[in-house]
Amino acid sequence: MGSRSRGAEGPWGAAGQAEAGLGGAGLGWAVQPSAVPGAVPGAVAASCPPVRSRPAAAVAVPSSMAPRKKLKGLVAATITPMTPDGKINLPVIRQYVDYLVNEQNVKNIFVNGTTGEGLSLSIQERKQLAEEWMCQGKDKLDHVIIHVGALNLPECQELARHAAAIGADGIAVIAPFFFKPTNKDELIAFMQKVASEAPEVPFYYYHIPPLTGVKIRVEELLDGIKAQIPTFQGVKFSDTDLLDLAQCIHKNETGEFEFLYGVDEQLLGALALGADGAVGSTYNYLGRQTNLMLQAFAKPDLALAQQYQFLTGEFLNFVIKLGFGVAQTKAVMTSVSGIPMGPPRLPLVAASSEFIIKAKAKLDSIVWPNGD
Ligand SMILES: CC(=O)N[C@H](C=O)[C@@H](O)[C@H](O)[C@H](O)CO
Ligand SMILES: CC(=O)C(=O)O
Repeated sequence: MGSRSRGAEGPWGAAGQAEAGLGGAGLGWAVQPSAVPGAVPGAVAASCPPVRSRPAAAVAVPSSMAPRKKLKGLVAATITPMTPDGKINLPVIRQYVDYLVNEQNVKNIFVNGTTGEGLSLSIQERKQLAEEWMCQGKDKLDHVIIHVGALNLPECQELARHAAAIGADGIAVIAPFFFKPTNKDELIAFMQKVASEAPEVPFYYYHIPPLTGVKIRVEELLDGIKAQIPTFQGVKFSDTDLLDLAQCIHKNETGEFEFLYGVDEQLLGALALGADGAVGSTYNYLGRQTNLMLQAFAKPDLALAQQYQFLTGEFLNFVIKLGFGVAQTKAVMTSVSGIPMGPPRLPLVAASSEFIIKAKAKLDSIVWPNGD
């Protein structure tokens, strides 16, 4: 996973783990979390031993200065698997990683975001999930970005420290959306306080105005941001405003930042403007075809790339009309991958069986170019 401290066995003592507040820390995998103080009651046990990584102090060269593999291509916004009674279902994650890598050719993930119901999870659950994804992704995934956004600063900071301690390749933050930042300075000040808790970890702003209601334009935000947030690495841009995206890319002449687009149904438009890659829910189950779209675009075979975008769009257009959100994404992923994603957590409610049948039939009816 890049050149970061990831996976390196270091002098990680129990004290260090306690400091970082590791969610499942020190559980080992034979111990049931229910037997451990502070564990999530009833959560299904992690199937992975705890991740260890070097403490920041042992890293000789700050990663922001060390050569780093640029994040490009597709990033799956992971779903949080849950048991039928609504607990996080950690053992499924091993199979989920293999499925993304082997069946979808997707080697980057974005954990605990919108699709992962990150804001509907407890801090403890978010840590346990982050640890499990890191551990299961070790030597299989290229980049693991952990979303650490929350409504209050201390929780964001705690999650940022935790993500750093387990060796995450990046962290991301949404704008707080109860009390909202009203201008770029307030938003940067908030993000700076989070990013500085993980001074070795690349930082991404997660721009998703349809959900946060925070509409501060990203091209404005970029001005001078690196001076205040030295780890600033880029933006997960989940908005349809392609003028704003284009101006961001225009300003990024040196290519120091990454712009990852988050509206899957119009990714080709963002690629044409120079987006580096994409983070999205559909790359969980349409990653293979979307990768073929990226390949066609790079060739360039625009007509072929358009065919892929038209077809993924045909599916999304169909399900959006039926009512499409994270609950439906969970159901589609279960049906396509065969991996049980379980129900969503309230206030989201499970997709209807009618939806599942119709969505599956639509997906099965699509004839991909070249018999793909
Ligand atoms: C609001 C939302 O969840 N957006 C996702 C990521 O940002 C996308 O991946 C969408 O799920 C996808 O574009 C389908 O509309
Ligand atoms: C879609 C996306 O990027 C997220 O789930 O956060």
